[in-house]
Amino acid sequence: MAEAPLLHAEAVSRSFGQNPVLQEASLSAAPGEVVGLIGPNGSGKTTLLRTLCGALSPDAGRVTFDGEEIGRIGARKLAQRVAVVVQEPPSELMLSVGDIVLLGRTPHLGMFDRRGAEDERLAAQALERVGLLEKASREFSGLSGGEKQRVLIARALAQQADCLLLDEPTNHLDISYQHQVLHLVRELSITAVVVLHDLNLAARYCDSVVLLSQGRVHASGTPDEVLTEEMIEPVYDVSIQRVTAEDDTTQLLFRRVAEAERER
Ligand SMILES: Nc1ncnc2c1ncn2[C@@H]1O[C@H](COP(=O)(O)OP(=O)(O)OP(=O)(O)O)[C@@H](O)[C@H]1O
Repeated sequence: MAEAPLLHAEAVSRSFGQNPVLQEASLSAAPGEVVGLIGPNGSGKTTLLRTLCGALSPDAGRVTFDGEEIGRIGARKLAQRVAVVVQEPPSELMLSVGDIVLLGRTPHLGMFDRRGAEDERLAAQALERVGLLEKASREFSGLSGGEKQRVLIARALAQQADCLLLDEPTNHLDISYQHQVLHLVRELSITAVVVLHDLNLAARYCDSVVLLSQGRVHASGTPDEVLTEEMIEPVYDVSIQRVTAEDDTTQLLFRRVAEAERER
């Protein structure tokens, strides 16, 4: 029998005004599974991610975490188990990098608890994992976009949740850090849903992929099943060619459909 999902969205629909942004979208993440959420701009990826973390209620359908309806789980308990890294880092915060990461420990503290040595150790360890320990005392707002992104990932790591929801975590990162961050997510052996635009990163680091198109799930399955010409071409209007690299990983090459057709 298949393992029960830790996080499960079942036929979730959500509209904004007259705009049906999600239509009966389903997604499951088993414990330890890394799920890539892909799709063109405006296809509903962030909206689905927001329903997965309980920030947005669906109009229809349901989201459960560990079998429990997400809206019924208290905010603190949910924050102990689910960490979210969103696209736009807060820029106006006057806090140091170390303080931002320590905020990840908040869900684990009682109302009158002060942060202790163990919290400091976990925050330092998280910063070390993203390569920014030496910047712990720097002001967060003075960092580059990529560094901010890594600090927010460190905060999520310090949170020690068992599920990570990441909205374009590789946005702003150079190629080396794109791979480093996704490698890290894999290494953590944690359940994760990751919004990605780079289909090659999805192919390389995700166990399964959900492809959204105009708010509906166009395809879901392993990267090999979903990242095919048949699935990708109608959704992105590109032609893809799959090649196997020297290290045996699948690489996708893209061309606009019009260009591909001219050469046929
Ligand atoms: N709070 C909101 N109010 C009104 N419309 C919204 C809201 N949030 C999202 N939308 C609309 O829903 C659609 C899907 O947006 P969403 O951000 O989920 O897409 P996405 O796939 O994450 O896009 P991108 O790849 O560009 O980040 C868009 O048309 C967007 O304008």
